[in-house]
Amino acid sequence: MDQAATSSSSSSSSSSPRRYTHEEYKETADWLLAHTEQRPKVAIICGSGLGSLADLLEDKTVFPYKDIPRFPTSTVPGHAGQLVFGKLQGRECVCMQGRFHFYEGYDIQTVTFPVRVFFLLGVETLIVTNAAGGLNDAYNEGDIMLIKDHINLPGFAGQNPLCGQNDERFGVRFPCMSDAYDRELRALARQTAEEQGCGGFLQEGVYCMVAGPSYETIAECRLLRTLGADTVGMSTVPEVLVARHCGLRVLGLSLITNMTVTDYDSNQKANHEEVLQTTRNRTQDLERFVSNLIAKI
Ligand SMILES: O=P(O)(O)O[C@H]1O[C@H](CO)[C@@H](O)[C@H]1O
Ligand SMILES: Nc1nc2[nH]cnc2c(=O)[nH]1
Repeated sequence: MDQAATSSSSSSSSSSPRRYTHEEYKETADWLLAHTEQRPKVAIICGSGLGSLADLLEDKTVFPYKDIPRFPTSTVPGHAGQLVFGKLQGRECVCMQGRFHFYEGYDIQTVTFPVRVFFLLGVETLIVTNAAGGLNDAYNEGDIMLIKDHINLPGFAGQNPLCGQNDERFGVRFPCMSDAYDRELRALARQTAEEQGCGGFLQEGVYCMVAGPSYETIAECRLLRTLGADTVGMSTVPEVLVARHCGLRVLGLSLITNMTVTDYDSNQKANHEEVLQTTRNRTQDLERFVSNLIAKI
């Protein structure tokens, strides 16, 4: 294989935006493996206000991000900033209590850094959760949406974490994304939601990523709806791209924390406090749903 396709050198140039080498991801993974005996097969990324999922883990080992070599830090309210290893329903899991967003000023490779570390830890399944605005008017605040597909708007503008030199040790140059959100896992999630009394507020649809941090204008919400999006948020898609590139199975969940404003006569205004309040209202349902789902994966 030629050097351009597989380079592990740490040098980078303006035409090569990949920030981390395979060795750098591996150093972080090896550091974690040396500091915990847990060998998780499932990783969970907690969205805004959804970090309490990590509190459910038993036999926990907790690493503040600032202590992990090369890990970025969380700057957003509702994202605690620690990596938690432990058991959920007897299954070993690793949980990001706080994610990284492009709008925090991180480049898109930094946003997704933990996902390749998870891959090198031996993780096989990634569960991504997020708080999102509802665009589909059949949805209600508090609904949980299984993500069946996404629209990568920053990607349309060149912000894709897979840009730059491709390292075949992670995956192929041109990864398929038509099967990004695992069909079997979605079926399992639907069944679990019914069993756990969450079926009445379960939706399935398309998540659109915008860069943020400003919320959408009315015209933008109308546009996104026309594009086929059911929810909108500022995360998740880069993580999913990197996870699928290296062959992880992905399940995505959006909690509809607010309905977006599409009417010029409305007095509603999107705000992060409302987002966090809705997550608090749904915490118990979500925890029950996700932990019972993990037991079946
Ligand atoms: O996607 P998560 O991290 O859940 O957070 C969502 O909520 C925040 C805005 O309220 C944004 O960060 C948006 O992406
Ligand atoms: N972009 C965006 N992100 C969100 N996260 C939670 N709610 C929203 C929203 O309405 N818009």
